Amino acid sequence: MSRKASENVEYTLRSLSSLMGERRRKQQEPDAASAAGECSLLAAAAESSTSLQNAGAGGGVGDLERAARRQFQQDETPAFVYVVAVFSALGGFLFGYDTGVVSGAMLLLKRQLSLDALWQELLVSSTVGAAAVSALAGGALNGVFGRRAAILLASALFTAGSAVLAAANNKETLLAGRLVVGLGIGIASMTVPVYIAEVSPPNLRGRLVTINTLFITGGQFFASVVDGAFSYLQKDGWRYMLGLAAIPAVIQFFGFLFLPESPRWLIQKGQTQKARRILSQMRGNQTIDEEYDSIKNNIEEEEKEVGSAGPVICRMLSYPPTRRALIVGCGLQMFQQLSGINTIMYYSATILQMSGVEDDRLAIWLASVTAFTNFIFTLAGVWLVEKVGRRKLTFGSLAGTTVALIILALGFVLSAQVSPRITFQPITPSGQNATCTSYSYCNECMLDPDCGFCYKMNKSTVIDSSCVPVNKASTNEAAWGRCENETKFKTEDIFWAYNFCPTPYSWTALLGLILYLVFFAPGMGPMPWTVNSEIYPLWARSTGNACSSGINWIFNVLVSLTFLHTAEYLTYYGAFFLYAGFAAVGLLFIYGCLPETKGKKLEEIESLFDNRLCTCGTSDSDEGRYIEYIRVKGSNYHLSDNDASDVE
Ligand SMILES: O[C@H]1[C@H](O)[C@@H](O)[C@H](O)[C@@H](O)[C@H]1O
Repeated sequence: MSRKASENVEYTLRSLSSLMGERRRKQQEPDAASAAGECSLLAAAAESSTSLQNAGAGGGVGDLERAARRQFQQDETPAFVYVVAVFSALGGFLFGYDTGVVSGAMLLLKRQLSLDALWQELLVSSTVGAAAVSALAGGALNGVFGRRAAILLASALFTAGSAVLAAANNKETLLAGRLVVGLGIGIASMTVPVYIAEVSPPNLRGRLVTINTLFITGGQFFASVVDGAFSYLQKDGWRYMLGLAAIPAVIQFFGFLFLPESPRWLIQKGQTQKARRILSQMRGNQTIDEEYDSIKNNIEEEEKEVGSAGPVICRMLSYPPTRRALIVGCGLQMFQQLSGINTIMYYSATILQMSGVEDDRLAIWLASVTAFTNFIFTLAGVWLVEKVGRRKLTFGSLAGTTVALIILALGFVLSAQVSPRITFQPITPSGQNATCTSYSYCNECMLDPDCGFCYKMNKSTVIDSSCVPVNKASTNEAAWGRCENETKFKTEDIFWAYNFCPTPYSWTALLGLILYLVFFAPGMGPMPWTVNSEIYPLWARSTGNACSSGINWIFNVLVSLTFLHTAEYLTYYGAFFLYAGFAAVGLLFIYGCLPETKGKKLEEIESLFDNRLCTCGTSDSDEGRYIEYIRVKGSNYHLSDNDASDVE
């Protein structure tokens, strides 16, 4: 088909679609439209038209399909959708900021308020715990009051929590503030992806939802920079670190006062006129009839099929497609956390120290390089998600992550093998704990959180090394002995290693760390959120996302709280091998169970779970197909090879 002819086809399709849109708009009662004898013409535009042509279709059909697809993609998405997505993703930014900022704030807080280990632990994990609870409860909130109300509540909680934290005068108030912020994080983490998915056009949905994770990692990066900057302000620096989150929270709150509710939720609640208005605002020059009808029909069919009695979670579990979707969604979130992302983020400073960065403050700054890497490679995910699709991106990402974890673990194995011996045993002053001086290798010394390694270097050999208790108030120095005074031992060329051992294999660990982030960030970071926002039918969407986000937070707490103990029992390399093992199981899970949702309408996705679970690996052939419906008067059409000329 000539270029001109293909343009004609494009033009025809465009006119057909807008003509029918016009007709529909003229009808008084839009909801009764399906009874008016209009049917759908199914135009399927395949990802690879060449393969279709080879499969027997003529060149003209290939052109027609390409034209249909181009038209489908080129219909301009109004800037409004992007504005809505960015305002919602501020929730992701706050999620990232508030979970990331606490490590730097804690360094200052523990000194100023003399916090013991239990209180430090409480202040960190209370937020994640509260997020788990509110993510689970957020399902009901979303279902009853809507996505907009839930986002407004989350930003109000973020604002209030940040204000309490900035003004806190004791640890109890700090705990209250962290709990409030945690409640906001949980609600935002489950609502924002759902909301963005529901307002986005299918061809941009993956990209726009993935922007939310970009904002999460952006928030974590920004938090690390703020931590670095305010670490110089020893007194009250933490107030700024914790309080700054109020700014984006207030912006989001006021922004959302003017932003609309999700049209899908409105249709479900019977507010159809309002839903139509918002949908047309979101779709600009495109006709909304098809989308509107398909949402509406879907809701009606679902009610018929599943009924509306009993709690949603019970209905989800007893209806096979939603049960399968729930297993896939929760499994993805579980494997995201089991592959150890948050220990990698938390542990990056130590890995960097192992690689020869001895200055503590420099390590804090370099930790922001880690956060930046996570952020930048999430950006790659935003770009890739609509190109390669969710399934390939997630699988490839987890495969790379597994290899990186193995490299990281091997780095620790090699370091452990050449772990310096303890050659100098100072006499323990009376009244001091003598456990540290009982270790024979640096490796054992480093795994004890109460001890550190004090040594000298002769060219590249460690000499005069001892294991002594760490100063509880500052891990930069020892409690007694040669490494007792930071400024003094540095001038005498004595080194202090807390939490790490000097090793010639630090580059392996560093390589593992970088590879980990490069692979994890574009796929395993964002895809669990993106996929969960799309795989449930409307009636089950809030509850499905509440459960899967709850699982994410529960495994987040489990993995980060058990890391130090895991490392103590299994050593560091054991811990990373364990995560690599989990990641390998995750690979099998993704290969078998994760279907491709790219380009599909939310209403079409349920059918992907019609078949027995774990058969997705065998049905790849459907991947990448775009389905676009064009409304014409007459019979039901499937745009197959023979139909092409009929359309023209
Ligand atoms: O998707 C996000 C992202 O990857 C973050 O970096 C991580 O801290 C979160 O736990 C995760 O849910």
